[in-house]
Amino acid sequence: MPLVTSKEMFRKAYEGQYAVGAFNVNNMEIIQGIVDAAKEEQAPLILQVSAGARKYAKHIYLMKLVEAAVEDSGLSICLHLDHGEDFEICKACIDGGFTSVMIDGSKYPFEENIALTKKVVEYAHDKGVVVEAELGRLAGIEDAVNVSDRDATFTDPDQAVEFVERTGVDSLAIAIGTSHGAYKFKGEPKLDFERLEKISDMLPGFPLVLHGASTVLPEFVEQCNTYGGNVKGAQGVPEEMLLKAGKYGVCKINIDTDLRLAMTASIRKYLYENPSEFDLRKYLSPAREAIKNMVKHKMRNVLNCSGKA
Ligand SMILES: O=C(CO)COP(=O)(O)O
Ligand SMILES: O=C[C@H](O)COP(=O)(O)O
Ligand SMILES: [Zn+2]
Ligand SMILES: [Zn+2]
Repeated sequence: MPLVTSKEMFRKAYEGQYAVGAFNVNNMEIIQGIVDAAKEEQAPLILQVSAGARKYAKHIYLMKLVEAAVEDSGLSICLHLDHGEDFEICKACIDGGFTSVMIDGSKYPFEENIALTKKVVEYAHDKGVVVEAELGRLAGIEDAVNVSDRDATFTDPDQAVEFVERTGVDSLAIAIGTSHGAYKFKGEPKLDFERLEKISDMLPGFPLVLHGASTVLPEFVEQCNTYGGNVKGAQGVPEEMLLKAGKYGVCKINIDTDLRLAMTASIRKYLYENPSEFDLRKYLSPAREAIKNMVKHKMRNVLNCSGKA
């Protein structure tokens, strides 16, 4: 089984009204935990690499680890560049064996975002690689509660249609109130589902992507805080909101923070309870297991993609 693009995964997800999980990977234990979960759940899988992960672990190491995961699991896996910030990094990943890239031109004015995205799409499609772009900027904690700022940062539905038509992009990340990291909402969690429904109605059959979609599981936050950490006031996107998003054309849901929290909580607990231990395999094994169990839970109960591999 080779690496695959997300094309077929998204087609099936759109039809079945569920979402494929896109999990950020940085090292071997994270990859193994996620892939073991996908194998047990027989779920479709996207592994994504940020520029920071690529710098931390190196392209070649991540590439070989993911190739090993494909061979070891027998799963079809899509390898995706997360938040590519320029043409060069997208090109490097396309040339270096990734099957999907994101060009994140969301910080540029509309026309510049279109031009940059189009350039990446032309290069990628020529090599059989698919492209995700971003329109609208993810709200930070301030933006989500500041209604007057809302339209400035959230994705405009008319622009989304024009953007997709003019760039030929394969999927689009939209801003409807989610944000990156562990502190997504100050008060009641709220996403702009009206906007999502409108975008989805205006782009029938087209896969949308939700970034900043970790649920920030309270058990891991509590575990971090109990064993010497300081992760106070963390709050994520409620599970039922993500399930609902899957019914409105959201085919890809990005998860990084939940992996970090699961792994950190597990390591903190182990080292706290075993202060004289320094064999890293002793604390990385339960950390990998924590990731696996968390990802299985997501696939079953949040993404609804178990059994859809
Ligand atoms: O969107 C993400 C990666 O692109 C991850 O979002 P979280 O911080 O909510 O996990
Ligand atoms: O969207 C951001 C992801 O969580 C990746 O984060 P990172 O750039 O720290 O690797
Ligand atoms: Zn972005
Ligand atoms: Zn993101």
